[in-house]
Amino acid sequence: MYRIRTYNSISVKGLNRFPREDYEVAGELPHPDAFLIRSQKLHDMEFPDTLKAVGRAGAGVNNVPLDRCSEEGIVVFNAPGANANAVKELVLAGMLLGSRDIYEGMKFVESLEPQDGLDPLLEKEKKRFAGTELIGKTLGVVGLGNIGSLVANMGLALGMKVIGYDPAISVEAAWRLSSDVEKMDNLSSLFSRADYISLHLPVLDATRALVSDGLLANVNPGLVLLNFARGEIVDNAAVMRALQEDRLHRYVSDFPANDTLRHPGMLQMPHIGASTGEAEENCAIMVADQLMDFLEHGNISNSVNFPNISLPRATPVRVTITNRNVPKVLNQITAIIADHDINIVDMLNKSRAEIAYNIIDLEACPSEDSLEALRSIEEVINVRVIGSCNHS
Ligand SMILES: NC(=O)c1ccc[n+]([C@@H]2O[C@H](COP(=O)([O-])OP(=O)(O)OC[C@H]3O[C@@H](n4cnc5c(N)ncnc54)[C@H](O)[C@@H]3O)[C@@H](O)[C@H]2O)c1
Ligand SMILES: O=C(O)[C@H](O)COP(=O)(O)O
Repeated sequence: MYRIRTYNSISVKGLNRFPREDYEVAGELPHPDAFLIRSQKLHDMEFPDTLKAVGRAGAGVNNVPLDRCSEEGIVVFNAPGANANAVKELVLAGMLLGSRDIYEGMKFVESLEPQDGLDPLLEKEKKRFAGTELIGKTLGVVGLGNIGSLVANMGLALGMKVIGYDPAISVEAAWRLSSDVEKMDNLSSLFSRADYISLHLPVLDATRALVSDGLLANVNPGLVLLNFARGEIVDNAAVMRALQEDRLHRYVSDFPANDTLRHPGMLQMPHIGASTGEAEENCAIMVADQLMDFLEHGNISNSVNFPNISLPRATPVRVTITNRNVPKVLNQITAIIADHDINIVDMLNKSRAEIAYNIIDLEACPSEDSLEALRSIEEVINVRVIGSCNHS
């Protein structure tokens, strides 16, 4: 029986992927094989010894201590692209909220009592809520991955000129992106040319407080900045200064902070970019399937700290080994298996940064002695037997 401990509100469609005869799935579950989470912060948590994987039903993994997970041999998965459309659609709403005074106009209507002469009052006051159109304006997209590429293509469909910046764009993302998106060589050029800027990059050491006084110093009048990426990417104090000094027209953000609450010019939402039924289902299903493939077969897809690796089962007995990615470990592994007279039927080894991962299909169950020998290789982090052998 595998044990999945859940945090946050995970779509039932995803939870139902786990067959109940083989999986226990619940919050507060002891001895979990895996966590299934959304934005639950794991940085201060000590992980149970049994934990083998973390499935993040979403895109951002800044709530997970990736280095510690790698050191402890814990595979972290996410759900790339599964909530991208939900965010793209909310960015559209954000652009409209930033260009038309919808929010203030609706607040005004909400403030009215039923009265004679309502129509003339509305007609008189509506000039206070006039706005501008998106068509013909320049949209700058920072980060052209799963979400940014959709936002950029949407901008073109709305009749906008679109410019983009992404120093590490993937081949798949480049394929998704229209060739009409103009590539910027640096952020300053993008900030100086755009009328709307939408952020779609992860928070990393290199991107913390990236949007600063410097970038906001030389921008088009009437700029609308949209942040559906992460609060930490933007220096809130710099944004507040830019709003006060009329360098920025609106800041539309999914990440309110104590210092930004009720600040004029800010339109803030409670982190609802991915909060649609469709996105929640897509994310939960994708991550549940990845966790099952990993727990039952040792295969890894869409990991953010381990290599992607998949090997069709050649035998019922599979051993997976995680080791630090240094020379001569594979030799030691195969030598120990050979010394214990076990035949390797198929195997695959892949590495990513500091981590190497091996899938080895054996003709027979490995003995306790052989497993002990494998575990005692200095650079080995963990050894797992998958199959009906009488040990863990
Ligand atoms: N508001 C929400 O609810 C919500 C929902 C989903 C994702 N997000 C956030 O959006 C981010 C992006 O999501 P995604 O699915 O598009 O991820 P993604 O990994 O598909 O794309 C991120 C892109 O950012 C690029 N990038 C990295 N550093 C950059 C830099 N310094 N400048 C410009 N580009 C840079 C990467 O090369 C990549 O192409 C996530 O990391 C998450 O923080 C928020
Ligand atoms: O990175 C993400 O996928 C989003 O921020 C969504 O987070 P959530 O799953 O907590 O809504």
